Amino acid sequence: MTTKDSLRKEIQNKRKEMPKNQVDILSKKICERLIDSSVYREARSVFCYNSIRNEVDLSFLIEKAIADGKRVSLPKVLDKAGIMKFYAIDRLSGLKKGAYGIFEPDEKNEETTADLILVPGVVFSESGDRIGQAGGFYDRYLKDYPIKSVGICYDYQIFEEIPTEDHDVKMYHIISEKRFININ
Ligand SMILES: Nc1nc2c(c(=O)[nH]1)N(C=O)[C@@H](CNc1ccc(C(=O)N[C@@H](CCC(=O)O)C(=O)O)cc1)CN2
Ligand SMILES: Nc1ncnc2c1ncn2[C@@H]1O[C@H](COP(=O)(O)OP(=O)(O)OP(=O)(O)O)[C@@H](O)[C@H]1O
Repeated sequence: MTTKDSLRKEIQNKRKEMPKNQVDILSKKICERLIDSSVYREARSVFCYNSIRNEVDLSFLIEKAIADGKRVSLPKVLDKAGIMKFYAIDRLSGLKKGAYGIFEPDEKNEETTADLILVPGVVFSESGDRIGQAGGFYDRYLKDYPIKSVGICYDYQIFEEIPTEDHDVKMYHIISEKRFININ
């Protein structure tokens, strides 16, 4: 195993062990901090994600963004080889279970563009690096479509430095329940 793989495994395991009420409390805090930020206020169309397995749950922010009249979209995996696209939603209900057991929008929904993307991840660094679920989905997507990104995580997922590869795409910001990091 590479150091990247073992760090990913270690933090995935730590996240698996979080009690549900801690996930809920910290997720709400992170959503509220984001909603208070100029990054959120200035965005008109936001790419979000629908959380799985103790990832930071964005439901609170998604509901608020829809109520605020922002366009909200979620990813749908089109090919497990690392291809996803984003489709607009107007509510969180009515999604369908897709690849990896994630509830996703229908491909018939409008395929969208955005000015902000909220990116899930397993490990982040203070300089904007990110380790995800090992599918290369976000790296591939952001390479072709570079927009303002916020890495979303619990504070224990942020390290000073992490191993990277050439194809890894850096975040513009990283947010946790404790920190809002702006990467230059
Ligand atoms: N909530 C959420 N949605 C997302 C992502 C994500 O990280 N989180 N993605 C970010 O890329 C894309 C989906 N990529 C994913 C890739 C692997 C696994 C995963 O659970 N892998 C298992 C192995 C399961 C299997 O091979 O069938 C694992 O790591 O244990 C999940 C999502 C798009 N949607
Ligand atoms: N832009 C790219 N073009 C081709 N292959 C890529 C690209 N980005 C990543 N990959 C490949 O995808 C695989 C997974 O990459 P990596 O471990 O960086 O994923 P990750 O960032 O953890 O995953 P994700 O973005 O899905 O959460 C690797 O085999 C990598 O070579």
